[in-house]
Amino acid sequence: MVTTTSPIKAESRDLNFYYSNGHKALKGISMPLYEKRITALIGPSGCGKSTFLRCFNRMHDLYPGNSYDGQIVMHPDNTNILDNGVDPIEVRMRISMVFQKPNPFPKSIYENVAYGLRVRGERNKRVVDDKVEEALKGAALWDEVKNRLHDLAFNLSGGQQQRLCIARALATDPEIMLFDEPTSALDPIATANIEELMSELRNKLTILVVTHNMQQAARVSDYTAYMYLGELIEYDDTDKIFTNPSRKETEDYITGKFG
Ligand SMILES: Nc1ncnc2c1ncn2[C@@H]1O[C@H](COP(=O)(O)OP(=O)(O)OP(=O)(O)O)[C@@H](O)[C@H]1O
Repeated sequence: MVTTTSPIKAESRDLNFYYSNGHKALKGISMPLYEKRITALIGPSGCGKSTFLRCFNRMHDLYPGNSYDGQIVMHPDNTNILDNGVDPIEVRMRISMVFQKPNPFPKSIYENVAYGLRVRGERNKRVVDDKVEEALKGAALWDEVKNRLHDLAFNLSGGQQQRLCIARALATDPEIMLFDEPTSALDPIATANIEELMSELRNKLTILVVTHNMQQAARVSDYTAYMYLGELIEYDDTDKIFTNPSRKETEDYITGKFG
């Protein structure tokens, strides 16, 4: 049982997921994401971490034949975001994603951040300028790029590109941000910057992060979920998972005896 005073922002309820080839990659996962908290997903390669993360912004809908059953309910509005009547584009505005490798668009720094606002139909230059500045500040990148906003995004370093992708994700004011191994392509300094940024973002939004790095999960997250073969084996306070897990499987994984 976790210790929290935070309300639930979203929760999966008995979530199953099947890839188009029939593979059942998630088996009955029920798990909360507490508001303004960081939840880490850990587990050996192939256990379903990325599959679970991608359910939250309906990424799987981009490939025909994938199917879900169960629910992911957002609060406080109680919307099941997997419902057929819910537009995936709207879901992606509320729940944005940052990928393993920085993936800026082949556009300027400014246009990368403005992208989601343009998709939303925002035409007012002043509004877009302000939002771009706010998002770049939120991603701790503004000071480094404010004099080169119209340079190509590819001219930034890897760590800067990842912060640009975070700024792009922030520009539409998401309620939840999903991070899929966000530092695995970065050096230790850029990694520390991203971890610090995640801790700051936690003041205003809810975060779900997949990581292979156990120290990272222990450093940045409030809650940790251990998955294995598509199942949620254990979910608890991060401190509890790393010091006194309830399940032997979790202990074997975090002590490196397995996986
Ligand atoms: N497009 C796909 N079609 C069919 N099976 C898939 C597909 N993508 C992933 N899988 C399978 O689903 C399972 C879960 O994969 P997933 O990528 O979610 O694991 P993961 O825990 O994120 O692994 P890793 O840590 O290596 O990234 C694996 O058995 C994988 O082979």
